[in-house]
Amino acid sequence: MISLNLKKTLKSAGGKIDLNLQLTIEKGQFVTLFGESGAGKTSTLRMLSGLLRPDSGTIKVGETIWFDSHKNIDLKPQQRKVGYVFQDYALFPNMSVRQNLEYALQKNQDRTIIGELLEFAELGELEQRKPETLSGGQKQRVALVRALVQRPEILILDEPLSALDLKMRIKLQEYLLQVHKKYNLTTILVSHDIGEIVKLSDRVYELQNGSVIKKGTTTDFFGLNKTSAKFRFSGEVLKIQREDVLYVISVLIGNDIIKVVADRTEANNFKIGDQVLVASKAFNPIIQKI
Ligand SMILES: Nc1ncnc2c1ncn2[C@@H]1O[C@H](COP(=O)(O)OP(=O)(O)OP(=O)(O)O)[C@@H](O)[C@H]1O
Repeated sequence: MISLNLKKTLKSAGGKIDLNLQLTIEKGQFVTLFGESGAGKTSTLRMLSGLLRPDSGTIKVGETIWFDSHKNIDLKPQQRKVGYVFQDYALFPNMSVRQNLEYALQKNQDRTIIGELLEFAELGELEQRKPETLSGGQKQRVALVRALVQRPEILILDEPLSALDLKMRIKLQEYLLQVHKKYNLTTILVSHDIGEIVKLSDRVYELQNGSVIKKGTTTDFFGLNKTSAKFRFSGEVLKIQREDVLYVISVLIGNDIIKVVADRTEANNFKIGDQVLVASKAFNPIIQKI
């Protein structure tokens, strides 16, 4: 169990945000922090991993206290069992794939983990290559397994796939799920991609202005239990067009645009940019705000 009780005054372009966050995450869960830009998601993860000091509060992981402002406990980042994967890979450009992983080894750590991870991520043939010669997906696989070298208990994924194209994202999502299970991790993801969140995570916490404003199982959070559907996709409303008495709502799903017919009352529920689910039982798609 991870228990976070964090207070921190953050400085945003528009003024101050008082982050005040209580969060409990069960061991072994895959959870997502969701919410608009500037809500405090990355700051929360940086506080958990020891990269940003809370003004006050506590961080407890299992029976160990990682941070307690009253007791003056503040474990260094390297003492916290956290693997961190960033959107921009953060690999060392002058080191080969293998060297990037070896650099993460702790003193006296058994080196066999490097071979195991290279094999797991299918990077064996690329181990002597420098990052600049790799594709985005390959670089992110290196960054992902590098985060596992020190056998973390918690894996933090801060928008890890947002720089990748759709095909690569789908492939990497599979890796993330495999890694989560194989290494018995508690995984915390930041993502804006609803399809990705639904596919990967057990629970979702929505942050706004530094507080949790909504939480639940992924199914409840996105209202997925409200429609029993044969298929269901998530996407973004691109256009709402009136055609005679009906409206046509264009929804971007992956690289496709799907058009859904709605009446005026239904169409009034949506605006451009809304995240929506498009579901169908047979031939009549149902469109629902999320
Ligand atoms: N070290 C810091 N000290 C004070 N304020 C900070 C610090 N780091 C970030 N902030 C501010 O905190 C606010 C929240 O930033 P944060 O990166 O946590 O948001 P986010 O929810 O992850 O957003 P995004 O989705 O855009 O990454 C921002 O306005 C940012 O400028």
